[in-house]
Amino acid sequence: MSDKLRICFLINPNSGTNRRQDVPALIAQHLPADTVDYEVRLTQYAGHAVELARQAAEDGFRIVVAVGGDGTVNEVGRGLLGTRAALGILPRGSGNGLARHLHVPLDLAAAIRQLARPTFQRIDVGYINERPFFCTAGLGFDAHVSKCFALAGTRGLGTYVQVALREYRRYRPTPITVTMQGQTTNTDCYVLAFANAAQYGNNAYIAPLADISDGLLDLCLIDALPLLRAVRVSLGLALGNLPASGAAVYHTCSDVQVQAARDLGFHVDGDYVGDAQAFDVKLEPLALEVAVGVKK
Ligand SMILES: Nc1ncnc2c1ncn2[C@@H]1O[C@H](COP(=O)(O)OP(=O)(O)OP(=O)(O)O)[C@@H](O)[C@H]1O
Repeated sequence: MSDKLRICFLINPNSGTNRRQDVPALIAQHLPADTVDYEVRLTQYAGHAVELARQAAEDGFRIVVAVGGDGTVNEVGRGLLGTRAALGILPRGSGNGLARHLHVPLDLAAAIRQLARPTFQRIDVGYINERPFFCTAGLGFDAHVSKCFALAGTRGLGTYVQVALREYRRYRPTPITVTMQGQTTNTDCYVLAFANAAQYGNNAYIAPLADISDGLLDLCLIDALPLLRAVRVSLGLALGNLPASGAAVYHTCSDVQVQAARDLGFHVDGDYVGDAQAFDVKLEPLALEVAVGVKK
């Protein structure tokens, strides 16, 4: 058996805004053939990457690379849970939250070269109603915007901002009860974010202090969003100082239950999942291995 590093690339051909990029050609050009054996497999439908990732792990690949955005990363990560393969990322989405958090280069050639000399690290995995997430999950306005964004027809930051501004005028908070560490609080939910990583993507820092391997989720609650506060939240997201701005309330915990007064939308890693009234959110420490960075 060859002792070359075995890497399987799973490409979501529908991800990102730059679909003309020839990723297989870039991989062939930038992976050293003397030390790496690789295969490229394409996803054919939403959800396919979960099965492909599990199969690639069974086939004995050491690294299984999600080539796409956070939705594809989520599917590949889910497929790899409980296996011996590590998740790699070639960031090709519009937000690339987990890739940015893990300092994966956004330049694909550089990211491919890094995969040839990987460092392995374990990260925590969050669950919302049994559904794994690696970057962020959330209830309220951000989930609602994800739902509308998915229906928008075009992708990218510009569309996202347009959708968010349009929906901001209509969206109203939902009363919720939050239980954590034995304490129950009644509040309103405009946004309740559960952050494993620091950002949503596009360097929008919802929880800049989040540490992806500390065994804790950073909760960020925004109970209402009048105009002045919306400006402070937007600046806080962009500048990475939302906690210090006072426009949101933060907690850390590994286990939280939320009961909403009416159906409330939720997302995992930026993809809208559905509506529910009861949410059970947990963290499994260090449950996924990722391949990042350059071996020193
Ligand atoms: N072959 C396919 N056809 C249709 N949909 C697919 C296919 N493969 C994957 N998908 C779905 O496409 C969705 C969006 O992909 P992804 O999140 O990777 O890209 P993106 O939305 O452009 O990036 P970002 O999440 O960074 O904005 C994923 O949730 C996945 O389920």
